[in-house]
Amino acid sequence: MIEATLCFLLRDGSSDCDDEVLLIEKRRGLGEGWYNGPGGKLEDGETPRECAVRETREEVGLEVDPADLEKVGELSFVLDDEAHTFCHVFRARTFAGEPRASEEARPEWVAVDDVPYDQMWEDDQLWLPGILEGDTVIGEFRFVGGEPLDEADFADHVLEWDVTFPSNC
Ligand SMILES: COc1nc(N)nc2c1ncn2[C@H]1C[C@H](O)[C@@H](COP(=O)(O)OP(=O)(O)OP(=O)(O)O)O1
Repeated sequence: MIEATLCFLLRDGSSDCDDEVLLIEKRRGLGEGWYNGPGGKLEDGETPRECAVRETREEVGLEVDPADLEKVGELSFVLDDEAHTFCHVFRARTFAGEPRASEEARPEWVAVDDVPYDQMWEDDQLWLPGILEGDTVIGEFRFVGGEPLDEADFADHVLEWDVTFPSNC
């Protein structure tokens, strides 16, 4: 099973608008061409928090202090009844730098009310709005149809909201 992370960075919107979230347009690999948060697979010996910091730096050039990352979700993606990916989701409002594009990702600040769910993984519309509003979640999402995951069909899901994660995870 793959262990991975997603990191959603938030900032105040311009004028009286809602918050904005930093999304990436993924340029390669799983989910290529879709919007997502910065993130990726854990490397050997790496904690999820360290992975989220590294992937955010590599993909969009922003520095996040691990202590500023709030663990807000754990998502299990199941493909044809087998665990495929376990994803740790983080949220932060404090970071340094200006986003820049990389080989993997094109960053874009998007108002939280304008997140392009029609250009994202089908499951995202079920859990990301809650995360962007400040909630926490554990979810399981089942896909069918074989590899790769991004060509499989979304089947069903279970969600548990308002979860408390240990501060060190
Ligand atoms: C199934 O639904 C998913 N939804 C969302 N929002 N994100 C998902 C889903 N399944 C996987 N992901 C995320 C988890 C990771 O953040 C990325 C995939 O990461 P990738 O395979 O590109 O990992 P990297 O380490 O960045 O890849 P390289 O080996 O190319 O560096 O998608």
